[in-house]
Amino acid sequence: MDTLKVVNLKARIGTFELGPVDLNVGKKEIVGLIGPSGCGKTLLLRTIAGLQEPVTGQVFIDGKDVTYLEPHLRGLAFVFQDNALFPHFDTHNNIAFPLKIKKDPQTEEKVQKKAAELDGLTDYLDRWPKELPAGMKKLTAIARETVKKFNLILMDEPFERLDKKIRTELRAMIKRLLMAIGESVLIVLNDPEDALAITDRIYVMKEGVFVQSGEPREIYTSPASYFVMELFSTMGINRVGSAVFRPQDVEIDENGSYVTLEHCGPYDSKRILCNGKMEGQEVVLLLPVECREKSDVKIRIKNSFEKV
Ligand SMILES: Nc1ncnc2c1ncn2[C@@H]1O[C@H](COP(=O)(O)OP(=O)(O)OP(=O)(O)O)[C@@H](O)[C@H]1O
Repeated sequence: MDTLKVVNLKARIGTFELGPVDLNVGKKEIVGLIGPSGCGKTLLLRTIAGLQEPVTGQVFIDGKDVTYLEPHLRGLAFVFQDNALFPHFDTHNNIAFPLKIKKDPQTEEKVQKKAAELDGLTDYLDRWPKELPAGMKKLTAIARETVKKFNLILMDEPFERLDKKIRTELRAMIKRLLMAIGESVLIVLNDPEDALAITDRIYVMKEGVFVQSGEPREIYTSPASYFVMELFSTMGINRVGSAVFRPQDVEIDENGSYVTLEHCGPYDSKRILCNGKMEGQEVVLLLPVECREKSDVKIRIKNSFEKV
C-alpha cells in the first residue's frame, strides 16, 4: 500500500488553480516535486497537509482517506521552507515541543537521541534560532518534525536561499538523513541537480499540473518536452537553426554535422566540455575525452526540440 495517494486533486488560491493531479509515494520512497517558481508546488504540499482545503479530489495516507481530517491528525512531519522555528525557544526546546505537548515522559531521552542522529546538532542544543547557521536551522526543523510519530515527511524546498557550499553539504546530509530515517518523503525542489542527488522518483510540474514523471535520471536524459528539457539544462542550452538542445544531447557521428572546437575543459574522467561553432552559432558540447586534441568533430544531436 502507498504511504500517500492523491487522487484527482484540485485546489485554488487567489486566481491560481492547482490540478487535477494524481500522485503517489510508496513505502520508504523519496519523491520529488520539481517545477519553476509559482507553479503550485507549495500549494500542493499544503493541500496534502490539510492546511488548504481542496476544491475536489481525495488524499489517502496509509490507505486512510484524510481529505477532510485536521492537519495535526494526519501523521505528517512538515518541514516548512522557512523552518518555522519558535524564535523564543532554544534548539532543545524547539525539538522537545511536540513531545512536551503530549507530556511524553521520555522527552529528554528522545531529544538527545534525535540530536545525536543529526550530524553535529548536539553541539547547538542551547542556541537560539537566530544564532544557528542556516544548515543547523534546517536540521532543527527536521528534528522537531521527526522526533514525534509520523508516517510521511513533507519537505518544502530545503535548499532555497542557501549559498552553493552550504547547499552541497546540506544536500548530502539530508540525503543521508532521509535514508537513515527510512520513511516516505515528498520533497519540493527547485533545482534539478538536487532532484538527481536526492530522489527516487520525481513529478515535474507546470502551471498547476504534472507534465512528466519518472526516475530523475530518465527524465534528465529523455525530457518529454521543451519545457522539461529547459528545466533540466544544468549546463545551458544551444540554439542552432530551428533546433534547441543541451550540451549533453550530442554524440560523435562521422555522418553528422560539422563543428569547429575552440576551447575544451575537463568535465569528468570520461568527458570534456567544449565551446565551438556549428552553422555559425556558438555552441557548448559535452564530448568524449578523446576529442581533447581535435580542432573539429562531427556530431549527431540525440534530443532536440523546435525553438519556441
Ligand atoms: N495567498 C495567496 N494569494 C493569492 N495567490 C497566491 C497566494 N499564495 C500563492 N499564490 C499564487 O499561487 C501560485 C502557486 O504558488 P506556490 O507557492 O504553490 O508556488 P511554488 O511552485 O511553490 O513556488 P515557489 O517555488 O516560488 O515557492 C503562484 O502563482 C502564487 O502567486
